[in-house]
Amino acid sequence: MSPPLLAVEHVAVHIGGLVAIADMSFEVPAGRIVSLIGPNGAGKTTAFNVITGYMPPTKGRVLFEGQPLSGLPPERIAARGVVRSFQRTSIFGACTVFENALMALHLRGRAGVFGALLRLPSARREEERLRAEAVALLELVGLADRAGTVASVLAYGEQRRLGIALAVAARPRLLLLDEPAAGLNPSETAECTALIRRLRDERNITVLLVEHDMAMVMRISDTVVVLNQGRIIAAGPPDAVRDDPEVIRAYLGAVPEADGVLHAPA
Ligand SMILES: Nc1ncnc2c1ncn2[C@@H]1O[C@H](COP(=O)(O)OP(=O)(O)OP(=O)(O)O)[C@@H](O)[C@H]1O
Repeated sequence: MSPPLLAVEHVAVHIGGLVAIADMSFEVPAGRIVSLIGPNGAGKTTAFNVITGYMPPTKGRVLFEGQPLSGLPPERIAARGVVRSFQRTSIFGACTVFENALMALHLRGRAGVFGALLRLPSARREEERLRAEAVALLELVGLADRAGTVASVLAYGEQRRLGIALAVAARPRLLLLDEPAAGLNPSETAECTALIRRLRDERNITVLLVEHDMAMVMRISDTVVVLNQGRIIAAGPPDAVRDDPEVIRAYLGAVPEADGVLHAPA
């Protein structure tokens, strides 16, 4: 049997005297959407930092396709296909949407700056290929009609989708999304949800999500992993997790709203 795409094995993170993660183990199988949820301070961002190499675990290890990632710097981890999209997007506001996509693809491209400067035929062919890929990328995230727009004037939801496009340009096998729905209105959240499904279904990208919007999490996830005070207290399909008494206790103060979904306290 092949190993899961990502396996987090008994990871602990101590920062000074503080235990950010006490003991965390979970798996992300290929082709799934897995959400990591939990109250504020539960350790979700720390988990992302460890998986992507921004923070060393005090104990435990992270395996990608059965190979340990621990000790590798973030860029080597990204090169293996574990790519993170930050909550605050790293788009270039002064450039157009198309230029943003093209730049992100160039960062991954092979022709190199010298080839482009010398206008070698191979570099020109590569440039044409990347331009076509940029168009496809913008179609994927629903921004093809905004290609000529300067990124800084995009609506907030559009900027978030451009941020995801830039992460997708790095050809992730596993994409980690940090609160993609934060600050989005309901229709933007619906677009974002549809986009994440398309990433999986059309690009074969496995997704690990940290998200506070529980309605979105319950709708989109194959598996929900619940962290509380640095420990996993539940993991499973959304319905099972939602009804788990310990999860309900962790979210105490949360009110089930009209949609019947548990909402995390603000
Ligand atoms: N660099 C750091 N220095 C000190 N403490 C930290 C650091 N990073 C995280 N922590 C602490 O570790 C714990 C877990 O934090 P983390 O940011 O991972 O939680 P979170 O679940 O992402 O919370 P939120 O939902 O509010 O983003 C918290 O108590 C936090 O204060």
